[in-house]
Amino acid sequence: MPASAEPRVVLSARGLKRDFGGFIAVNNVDLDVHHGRIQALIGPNGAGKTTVFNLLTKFLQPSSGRIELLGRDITRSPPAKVARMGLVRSFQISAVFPHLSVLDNVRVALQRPSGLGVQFWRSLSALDRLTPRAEELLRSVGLDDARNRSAGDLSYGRKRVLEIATTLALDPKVLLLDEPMAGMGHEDVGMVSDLIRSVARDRAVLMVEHNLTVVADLCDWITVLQRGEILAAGDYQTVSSDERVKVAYMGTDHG
Ligand SMILES: Nc1ncnc2c1ncn2[C@@H]1O[C@H](COP(=O)(O)OP(=O)(O)OP(=O)(O)O)[C@@H](O)[C@H]1O
Repeated sequence: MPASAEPRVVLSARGLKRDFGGFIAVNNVDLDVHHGRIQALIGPNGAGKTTVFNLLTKFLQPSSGRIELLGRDITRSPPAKVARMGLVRSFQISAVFPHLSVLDNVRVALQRPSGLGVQFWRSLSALDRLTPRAEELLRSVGLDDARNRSAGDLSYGRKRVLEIATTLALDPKVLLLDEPMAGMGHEDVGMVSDLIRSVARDRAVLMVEHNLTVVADLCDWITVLQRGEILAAGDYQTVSSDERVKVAYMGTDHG
């Protein structure tokens, strides 16, 4: 993105609230997610990060508030419609089919945007048409050398890369990543960070991440949640030097 260009807001929430039978898990959350940026949602356990993700992707209905995707009100839209509009959430490794080859995992994912639905038994020629695009996607994420291997045989980090590739098959405008580095060693973190940087060049990325070293290294903008409310927002330097943020994290360390 050129330095002079105003970052474009592609996903925006205002006054987001979710009440679970009297317990307010998310309250008055305003969030702007920008094209070309990597943004993080952080906060102590139970802060409401997953609930915010569920609200944005419409897995949960907000009790109040408004959500816009690409300028359109999606507050009452069903999750499938929101996904078709370009807001895609990456689930953890369970989304990969271990007995299928790496290539077939991507070909199956590619069936979805073409409107075929996930039907494994679609004619082979229909799947074959998707092979060039699948190969291109595998090249772009650095998995082309593993195309014929069973997905289940990949290293943990490369499974994660494959899983992200299957979400890229949907050509998202906004990619929501749920703890992309969970359970990873140092080397894998580097590989997945590189991939996230490259996918964020022409889309927006919002991630929940507990590893603050990763957040510091990767994220342009960080929103800190505590007890369902926004405690602070800004770049890493800004939020990490905020006294309230320090207390929130120390509180969980000692609590
Ligand atoms: N379906 C539900 N019914 C009742 N309470 C819920 C429900 N889902 C979440 N909560 C509560 O809402 C609060 C926020 O939960 P949430 O999972 O969003 O936090 P989180 O920040 O993602 O936490 P973690 O980092 O531990 O995953 C918690 O107190 C949780 O117990």
